[in-house]
Amino acid sequence: MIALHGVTVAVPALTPPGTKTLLDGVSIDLAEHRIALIGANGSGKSTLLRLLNGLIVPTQGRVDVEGHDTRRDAAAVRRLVGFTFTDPLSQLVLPTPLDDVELSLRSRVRDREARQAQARAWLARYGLADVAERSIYDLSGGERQLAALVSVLAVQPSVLVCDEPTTLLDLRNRNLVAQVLADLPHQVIIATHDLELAAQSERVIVIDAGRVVADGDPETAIAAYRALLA
Ligand SMILES: Nc1ncnc2c1ncn2[C@@H]1O[C@H](COP(=O)(O)OP(=O)(O)OP(=O)(O)O)[C@@H](O)[C@H]1O
Repeated sequence: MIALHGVTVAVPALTPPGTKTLLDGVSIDLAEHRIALIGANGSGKSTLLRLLNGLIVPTQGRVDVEGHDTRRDAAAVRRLVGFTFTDPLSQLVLPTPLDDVELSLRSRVRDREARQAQARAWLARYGLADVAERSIYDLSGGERQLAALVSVLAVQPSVLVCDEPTTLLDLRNRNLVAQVLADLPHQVIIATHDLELAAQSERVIVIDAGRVVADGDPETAIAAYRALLA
């Protein structure tokens, strides 16, 4: 389980009081299998997600991932929590999906041939066998999003954190990625503006100005969010 204990994230600011608070004293346990964070632009969703795999650490408070403090035990946390960015091109750093998935497998599979075979198998499992060796720039948005997801899944994390996984996709690719996420055995925590996607979660958390302002079943939390924006 992931637990945030009194987490504040503040950054330096040029204007008084000299700091900007991005998250403000957030304490929550994230235990459910499917959790969505929703909230207006700039409310703090991505900041909260980045805390979960130690990409950033709290200014105050603590984040524990299965008992590992993200500040003290970053390597263990990164193995447990996979992270995908909104734009898969910030994540796919090598020329082809095959290269990227192989890179993910490098520490786990020493033999190059075995590694390549496993990378192909991972890509095939998500319908990407035919594009394994295509330039990532020649993939569709959906294929790119899936390739980025597969390169994270190949590390075999127990939790998958996705920052706006469907935002850049057309409806068909959005549905494809939503279905892949729904079928994963992992705990999946997403931030999204896609309220239909959020509604498929067990729990929806509404963030506003760095605080949790609603938290519960999708119907109630989404209604609270609509009221907030009205
Ligand atoms: N490193 C940083 N330095 C200064 N300000 C930052 C930093 N990171 C985020 N912010 C600011 O913190 C606020 C919250 O950002 P965050 O990306 O967490 O919001 P969000 O809810 O994910 O927004 P969106 O829906 O637009 O993606 C924004 O005002 C953003 O500009």
